[in-house]
Amino acid sequence: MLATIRFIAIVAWHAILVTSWIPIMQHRPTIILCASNNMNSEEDRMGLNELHTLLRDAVLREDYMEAGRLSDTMLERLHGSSLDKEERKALRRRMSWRGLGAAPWLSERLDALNYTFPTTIQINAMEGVNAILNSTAEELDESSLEARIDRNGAKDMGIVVTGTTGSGKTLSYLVPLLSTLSDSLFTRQRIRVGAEEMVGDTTGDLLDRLAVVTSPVVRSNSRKQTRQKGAIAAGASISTLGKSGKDVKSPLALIVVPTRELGVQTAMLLYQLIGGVIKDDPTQSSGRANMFKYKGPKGIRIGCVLDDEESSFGLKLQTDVAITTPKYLGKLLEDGDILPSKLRVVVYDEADLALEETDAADLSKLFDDDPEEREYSRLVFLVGASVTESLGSLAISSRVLPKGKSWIASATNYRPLESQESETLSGLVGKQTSSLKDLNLCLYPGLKHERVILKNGRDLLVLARLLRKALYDYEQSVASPSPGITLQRPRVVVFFPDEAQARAAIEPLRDAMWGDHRLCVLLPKSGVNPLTIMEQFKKNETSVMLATPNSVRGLDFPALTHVYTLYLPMEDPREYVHLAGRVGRVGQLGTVQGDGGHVISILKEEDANQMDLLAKELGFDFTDVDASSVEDIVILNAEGKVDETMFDLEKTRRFLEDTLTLVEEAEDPVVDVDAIDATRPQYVYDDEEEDDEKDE
Ligand SMILES: Nc1ncnc2c1ncn2[C@@H]1O[C@H](COP(=O)(O)OP(=O)(O)OP(=O)(O)O)[C@@H](O)[C@H]1O
Repeated sequence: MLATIRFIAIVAWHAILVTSWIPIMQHRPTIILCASNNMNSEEDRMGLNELHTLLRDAVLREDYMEAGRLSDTMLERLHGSSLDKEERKALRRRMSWRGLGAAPWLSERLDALNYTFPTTIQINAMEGVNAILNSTAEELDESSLEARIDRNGAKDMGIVVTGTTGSGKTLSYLVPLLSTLSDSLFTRQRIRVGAEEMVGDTTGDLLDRLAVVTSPVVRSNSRKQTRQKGAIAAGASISTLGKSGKDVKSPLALIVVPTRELGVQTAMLLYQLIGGVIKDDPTQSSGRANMFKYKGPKGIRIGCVLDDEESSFGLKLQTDVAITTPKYLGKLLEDGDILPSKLRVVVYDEADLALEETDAADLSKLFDDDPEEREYSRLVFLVGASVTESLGSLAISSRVLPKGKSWIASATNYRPLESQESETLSGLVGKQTSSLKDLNLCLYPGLKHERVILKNGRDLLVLARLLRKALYDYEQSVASPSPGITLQRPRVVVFFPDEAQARAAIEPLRDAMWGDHRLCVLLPKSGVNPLTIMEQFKKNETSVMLATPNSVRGLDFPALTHVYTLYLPMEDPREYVHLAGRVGRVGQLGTVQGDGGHVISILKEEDANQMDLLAKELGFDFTDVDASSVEDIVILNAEGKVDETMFDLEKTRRFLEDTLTLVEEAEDPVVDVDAIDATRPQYVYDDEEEDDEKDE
């Protein structure tokens, strides 16, 4: 019943969006107008990620008036406020998946997964494709994307998606990818499905393979999934079938990502879009994702080749979408697992890095063919926060993107892309193609950058104190809430310069945090099961993750509040954009209702000026946090006075424990433990064990 009510409410909401918006806005109750007036100045300062988070949240609360108001704010951010009624109506339609031309089954699925409204970068990426195809609003309603591509006869199309971290770039290519292939995927399903069981086998295929490297929970769900009986969808009509529909062997789409972890994350999202359900634990109900019957093509096969073992097996026969890293691409091409001439969508995610890492010969095989000899049209996406216009232009002259049919989409607009002269295909390889001038556009504006310069302390000691201080602030905010600010319990990623240092830090930090935080360390190169570690952190089974440069790109962690880094990537400043961008993402509510996404660099005195250089190069402001405020035993309150509540036995004991545990690690401790001990308030310990230790 509840499900039905919710469904009706959402349908009604779409109807409001499309038809009768203006009158409703004019007759909005006064109380809402007051609320929105209060919020306006705050909202004016908000970035688009935060606005979209508020919108998503209003939809989840079923507060459709507020959702409408926020949607209106976003419309004005994108198109200005001088639009007339008709223009607004038309543009509002284009702020929905369906209105943008996404496949109808996919629009429903996105709604069921709580991606009800596209983010602005997703709108602009879809609009880029529509612009290349010259599609009218009527065509968008009436024809599938695949049919529009066939009709247009465009052999090749290219979209560069560039925008701030966490703005939703993954769906900005997955939605057009599935919409482009939708008709063919239905055809493949019909050809393949001789028995219902086979549908099950194919949905389980991805997770059976991932189960080798990911958590047992996901594995058990996959088995459940494979036993599901799914009716065979009968959607696409024969007349709209793409030419490649009958060939079920070769992948239709290829996604290249720089790391295995990002590949798995992408595969999981894709898997959910095509009807898969991933539950946090086997007893949990899958909620709305199962509430609406999945109507898309069934049995779509996602093939991941992301590590040596998977590469030795190659792709299973009849993969529809292949996901790999530059390292394994060559073998897939050589073995004929991927036939470039059959690929209809090619995506390079984190393209600036992934292109750099791709062998020139592999790039040639993928892109250096004659489009006229290809049977199908091809849509190429280059995606990433540090993918720039100049990289896009270079890609045109290198024939990765087609000249005259390539557009660039960002969170604020979409426009045609010009080419740069006299470059060859190999011009893309091994180059840092992002100019720093372009990069500050991609650094998310809603972040708070801070620097702590180490004076006396070791970095781990200061880190532990900062972690504890953030927890203390959170506890204070729960005890005496301030209006308008709801702090979220800290969830943190800490970046170390390499795996050895991250590995060495886990034990002392774990001991030092005394159970206040559950810690984990993500070591993609030398760790035992990094994907399980990542899954557990995503599910909030751990709350502090120690990570390395390998994980700065693309990984999406819910409800993250702080990023700490113990190094700055001076040799490649674009990595700071990614590192910082793990916070301030769409969906991270703490960023909106809390006090923002914090990025804190903990630096030795001799490295402190690196932050000035980086800030200048990337164009951001930062504040200095006084190291002594966290290194000292005394904690000051907001008025700068000694916080008496910190002087209790338990806390003092922790302070000393931290110091001992964390300084022991260092070869040459610079923290004078005796001096700290001397400043300790005089308490009488009744802990016999400690007295005994002292006596010894
Ligand atoms: N339309 C949407 N509605 C609600 N949430 C969304 C939507 N699109 C994306 N998100 C959420 O936004 C977050 C960021 O998305 P995503 O990881 O695709 O960002 P990104 O731009 O690729 O970031 P990065 O540059 O770091 O790779 C994810 O948690 C995702 O679930």
